[in-house]
Order: sequence, then structure tokens, then C-alpha cells
Amino acid sequence: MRYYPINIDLHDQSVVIVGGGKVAARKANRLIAAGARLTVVAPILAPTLAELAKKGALRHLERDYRHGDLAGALLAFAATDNPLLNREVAAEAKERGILVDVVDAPRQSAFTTPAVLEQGDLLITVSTGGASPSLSRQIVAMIEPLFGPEYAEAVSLLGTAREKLLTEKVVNEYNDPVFAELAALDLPALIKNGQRDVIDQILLKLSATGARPGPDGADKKEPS
Ligand SMILES: C[C@@]1(CC(=O)O)C2=NC(=C\c3[nH]c(c(CCC(=O)O)c3CC(=O)O)Cc3[nH]c(c(CC(=O)O)c3CCC(=O)O)/C=C3\N/C(=C\2)[C@@H](CCC(=O)O)[C@]3(C)CC(=O)O)/[C@H]1CCC(=O)O
Ligand SMILES: NC(=O)c1ccc[n+]([C@@H]2O[C@H](COP(=O)([O-])OP(=O)(O)OC[C@H]3O[C@@H](n4cnc5c(N)ncnc54)[C@H](O)[C@@H]3O)[C@@H](O)[C@H]2O)c1
Repeated sequence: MRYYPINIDLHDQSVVIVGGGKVAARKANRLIAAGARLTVVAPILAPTLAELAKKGALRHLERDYRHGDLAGALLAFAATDNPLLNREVAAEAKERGILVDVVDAPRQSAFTTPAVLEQGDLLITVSTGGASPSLSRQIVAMIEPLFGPEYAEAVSLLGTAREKLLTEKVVNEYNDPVFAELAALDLPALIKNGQRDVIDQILLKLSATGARPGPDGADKKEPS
């Protein structure tokens, strides 16, 4: 496996993009949606970025990049149209132990960004190991019709049900099949078809199940 996939919680984390063009704008939108504290270093910003700066959604350092601009960042993006400068940014990131995406040089990057399909908390990401970003994008377009907004609602329902079972500390071997059974019910299809009554019955049955303690009530596992 060339890349190891993870999901990073960027809420309130500092991220720096060097460069303010079209590519920077694409990365910035998702970073802001993920709650990052974003700084963009660039003498000139693309219109969408300028708009975000005006709204206070990002901090704009309106000048050329200087060594030191990455201080305190968790992640960095080298996204200028100058390959040599992008490598300088990558070098500073390495010095500081900051993970960097060099947008014109995947081999010099510590990470790359995938194409994304998002429905609420459902996140499907596609990577080609840098081989073909266009194919990643096309694959998302291919599967998009299969995962409509009903998936956002289903994931939210499943999450609430699971949290309820876990916080009520009724987690034991018995709940594993309950979670598996719930996930297998095809809630998205029920939601899409408007079968609310069936969903209500399932949830009712679930809360009855949830109220039932484990075999002796003693061997309760912590959530995993
Ligand atoms: C998926 C997506 C996510 C995103 O950007 O967030 C993404 N690129 C997207 C679009 C796109 N990128 C490019 C084109 C023009 C057509 C073409 O060249 O194919 C288009 C198409 C378009 O714009 O429609 C050109 C390009 N991209 C890279 C290079 C440098 C190189 O390969 O050396 C060059 C050549 C630059 C040049 O030569 O000028 C590099 C990377 N692009 C990646 C991700 C990472 C690998 C992802 C993977 O493994 O699949 C990686 C390695 C680094 C990174 O960017 O993280 C996003 C689509 C999502 C969306 O829009 O929904
Ligand atoms: N990874 C990807 O998805 C992808 C896609 C297309 C292109 N690219 C590559 O990314 C590069 C950037 O593409 P773009 O379309 O965003 O370019 P662009 O021309 O729209 O933007 C370049 C930005 O870099 C800034 N910049 C230039 N010198 C700077 C400096 N010294 N300090 C700080 N900022 C500086 C400019 O002000 C501008 O905001 C391209 O050269 C291309 O190789 C990557």
C-alpha cells in the first residue's frame, strides 16, 4: 500500500497553505469545512479565497512566502505555481516535522488529498496514489448517485442508536449482533422510500433491547 488512509480531526488545528490560486482554493474550501484554523500566504488570492478572507474564514498573509511561515502548523500545503518555491516549503515542513502536501510533486509529499463524496458523517474517499486525480474525481461522480442524502440520515440514526447503547453501558457480546443487524437493515432504502413506520418500529425494538442488561450485568466492555 503506497499511502495509509486516516481521517484527521482538524477542528481548531492550524493549517497553512502557501499559494492562493485555484488549487489552493479547492484545498481551502474543504479545510474550512473541516474546522481548521487556516492561514493562506500569497501575494495574490483567487477570487473565492479573497471572499473567504473577507468573511474572516481564513487569515491572509498578503506577501511572498518566508521561511518560518509554517511555525505551529499541523499540516501544510505547498500550492504555488513555482516548483522550486514549493520544494522550499516542503523543506521547512520536514525540518519542523509538519506533514506537507506538495501539490505539484506527490513524491515529495507526506500526504495527498483524495477525491471526496460526503453525505453527513458518511465520507467516501478515492485515491489513485497520485496516478490520476481525474480518475479519482470520475469515480466519485460514478458512485455519487448511489449515495444520496438518505445515507446522511441513516448514518446519523445509526450513530445515535449506537451511542445510546454504549452510554447506557449495555455493551457486551450480545450487542455486536445488534449493531451488525442494524447496519444490515438497509435503513437508507427505508428512509428513501419514506417507510418511517418501519424505522420507528426498529428503533422501538432497539430501545427495548438496549434496556436489557448483559447476562449477569457484570462483564460490560468499554466502547471500542
Ligand atoms: C482528487 C483531487 C482532490 C483535491 O484536489 O482536493 C486531487 N486533484 C484533483 C483534481 C485535479 N488535479 C489535476 C487535474 C488536471 C488534470 C490532470 O492532470 O489529471 C485535476 C482535475 C480537475 O481539476 O478537474 C492536476 C494535478 N494533480 C496533481 C498534479 C501533480 C502531479 O501529479 O505531479 C497535477 C498535475 C499538475 C500540472 O502538471 O500542472 C496532484 C495531486 N492531485 C491530487 C488530488 C492528489 C492525488 C489524488 C489521487 O491519488 O488520485 C495529488 C497527488 C496531490 C494533491 O493535490 O493532494 C482533485 C479532484 C477532486 C474534485 O475536484 O472533486
Ligand atoms: N494537486 C492538484 O490538484 C493540482 C491541480 C492542478 C495544478 N496543480 C499544480 O499546482 C500549481 C498551482 O496551481 P494553481 O492553478 O493553483 O496556480 P495559480 O497560478 O492559480 O496560483 C498560484 C498562486 O501561487 C501564489 N504565489 C506565487 N509566488 C508566491 C510566493 N513567493 N509566495 C506565496 N505565494 C506565491 C500566487 O500568488 C498564486 O496565488 C500548478 O503549478 C500545478 O503544477 C496541482
